[in-house]
Amino acid sequence: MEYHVVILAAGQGKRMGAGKNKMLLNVLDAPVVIHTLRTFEQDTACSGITLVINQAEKDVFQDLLKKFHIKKVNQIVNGGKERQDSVFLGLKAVSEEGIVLIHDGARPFVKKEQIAKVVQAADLTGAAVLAVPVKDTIKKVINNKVKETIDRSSLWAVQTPQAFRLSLILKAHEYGRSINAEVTDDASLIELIGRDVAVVQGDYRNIKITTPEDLLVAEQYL
Ligand SMILES: Nc1ccn([C@@H]2O[C@H](COP(=O)(O)OP(=O)(O)OP(=O)(O)O)[C@@H](O)[C@H]2O)c(=O)n1
Ligand SMILES: C[C@](O)(CO)[C@H](O)COP(=O)(O)O
Repeated sequence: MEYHVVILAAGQGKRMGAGKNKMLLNVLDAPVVIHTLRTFEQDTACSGITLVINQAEKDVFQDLLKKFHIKKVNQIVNGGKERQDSVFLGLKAVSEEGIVLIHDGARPFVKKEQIAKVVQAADLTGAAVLAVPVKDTIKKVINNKVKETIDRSSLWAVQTPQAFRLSLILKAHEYGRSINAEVTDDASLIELIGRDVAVVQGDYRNIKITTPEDLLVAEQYL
């Protein structure tokens, strides 16, 4: 099943504390964003890539695409203040109806087998996410004191790519903007419009590179 992917790379990487966009940090032979792009470049089911970046880093990203022979990026879009804004701007630039994936550039470890599963689920239901059951005990903490222990039997840690029918996710984003909803993932907007989101078991190694410790495992996971 063919799909288009919107890859998000317009953040600042503040929690990484590297003083630069973590997308541009090198892991093994290439920057983080190139490892992510390579997966989709090499996936024959991927029909094209919309890359969302900081306008100020356009030349840097264009040089990287050339250096690493990434040919499937058919448009580069300037992102927004928040991740949600960047996603909306990326989605608005996607022309062909069908299955669209929204993927964090900071998740370079996703494998094409996982991608195929979430695409198939979205083709059936309209919206699907990769996720893994949480392994830790989760507690609600306020002022450094435990308020509540959450029953973890139904808690899952949600990842990306998240997969949607384009018309559905665009409608959900537009609704979210109309009520000033602030969400940290795109499936939340589908939930807001009352539609189901299918959950596909992912891989614990599909982590999001967020803080310096995440780089320590990156070489093993690639
Ligand atoms: N305005 C934003 C914010 C984030 N992202 C992207 O969304 C993904 C997930 O966001 P996150 O891990 O939070 O990245 P940053 O926002 O860069 O990290 P931080 O919050 O530590 O600054 C990343 O690939 C990031 O580049 C984006 O495209 N536009
Ligand atoms: C979309 C996401 O990766 C799902 O877990 C996560 O919500 C992104 O959060 P961030 O704070 O924007 O990195």
